[in-house]
Amino acid sequence: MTARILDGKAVGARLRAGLGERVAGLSFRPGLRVVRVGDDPASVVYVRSKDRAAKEAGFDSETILLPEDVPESELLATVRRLNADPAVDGILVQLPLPKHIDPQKVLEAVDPAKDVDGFHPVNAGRLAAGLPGLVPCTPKGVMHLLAEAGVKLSGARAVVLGRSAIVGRPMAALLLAADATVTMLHSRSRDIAEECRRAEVLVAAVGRAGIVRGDWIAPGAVVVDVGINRTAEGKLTGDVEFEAARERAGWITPVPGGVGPMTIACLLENTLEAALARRGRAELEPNGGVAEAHATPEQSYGHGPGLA
Ligand SMILES: NC(=O)C1=CN([C@@H]2O[C@H](COP(=O)(O)OP(=O)(O)OC[C@H]3O[C@@H](n4cnc5c(N)ncnc54)[C@H](OP(=O)(O)O)[C@@H]3O)[C@@H](O)[C@H]2O)C=CC1
Ligand SMILES: Nc1nc(=O)c2c([nH]1)NC[C@@H]1CN(c3ccc(C(=O)N[C@@H](CCC(=O)O)C(=O)O)cc3)C=[N+]21
Repeated sequence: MTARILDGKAVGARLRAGLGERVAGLSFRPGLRVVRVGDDPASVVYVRSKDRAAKEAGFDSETILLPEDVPESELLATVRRLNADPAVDGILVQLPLPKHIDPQKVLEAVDPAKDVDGFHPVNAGRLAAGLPGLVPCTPKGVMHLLAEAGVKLSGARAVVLGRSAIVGRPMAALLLAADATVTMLHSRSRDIAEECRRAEVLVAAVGRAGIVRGDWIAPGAVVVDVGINRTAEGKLTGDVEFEAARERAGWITPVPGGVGPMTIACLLENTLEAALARRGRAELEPNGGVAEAHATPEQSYGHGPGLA
């Protein structure tokens, strides 16, 4: 069996187009502010993509650039100014931050109602408790991809490799909210290969090229590769041995063109949700509102789960 490709570039573009239509129908432009400190090359690329996507969809987007040596107090003052600005609906402070700045302090300074990254402990706690809130963009994007493929998560064995606060933990919480049976694996886990072989849905978020071997994939499994690693030749590659895994999986995301573009689309989705919620026009939903598979036969991925 050769896996079908879960095309995050296409799904993300469709999601952004739909958001653009919704924004065009509003009497205001949802405001997004991305704060970038210093010139980390990857951050320069990502922040530019976010700004371009936001503007294309009709958002009021601005990037705030601060020098690498900006004092922590000044970054915190910038965040507070954005918290107080009524034109601002979403605030994102790009990570990583320089070593002299405590990232946790900065993330906790963001107004939870404008925390479109979903990284504030209030939003993380809400997600863990199954309450409405803003949900981190990357795992939310993964849920959209699983829905797109028509994957039935209820009762499914899902394995999440990685337990970071920005990917692995919220990913596991979203899968649990969708009634999957969730196993979390991390650097202290034993028998990782065997655990992965039991997965009907496998999400890899480690940051080590090819750590997930092709023979760890159960026949027909849905494989989502969050990892972004740069090879010696400068190419992007995921955490999964793609070619070998594709021979066994039912569905698989490529890198690039898989989860990455969904992260950006979900940032815009969160900004629209925050804008509507702040104005009392809509309620935030638990789990970002994407816990249910919503694929229909008309959609490009057809129907039915990718499970064998
Ligand atoms: N596509 C996208 O939009 C995004 C992609 N990424 C990418 O996803 C990857 C993960 O990011 P992030 O979660 O921030 O990374 P972190 O480094 O914060 O977390 C990595 C996780 O992997 C675990 N781990 C490390 N080594 C092993 C191992 N040998 N076996 C099992 N688990 C291991 C760690 O375990 P422990 O906790 O025990 O240390 C940790 O939980 C990176 O490649 C990153 O670039 C990240 C964000 C967005
Ligand atoms: N506060 C904060 N929020 C984040 O969401 C955040 C962050 N900091 N720091 C860095 C990580 C990483 N991240 C990505 C976004 C888009 C792609 C993406 O679009 N990737 C393209 C390729 C891009 C390229 O060619 O380099 C793809 O996978 O197809 C990847 C990774 C968001 N992050």
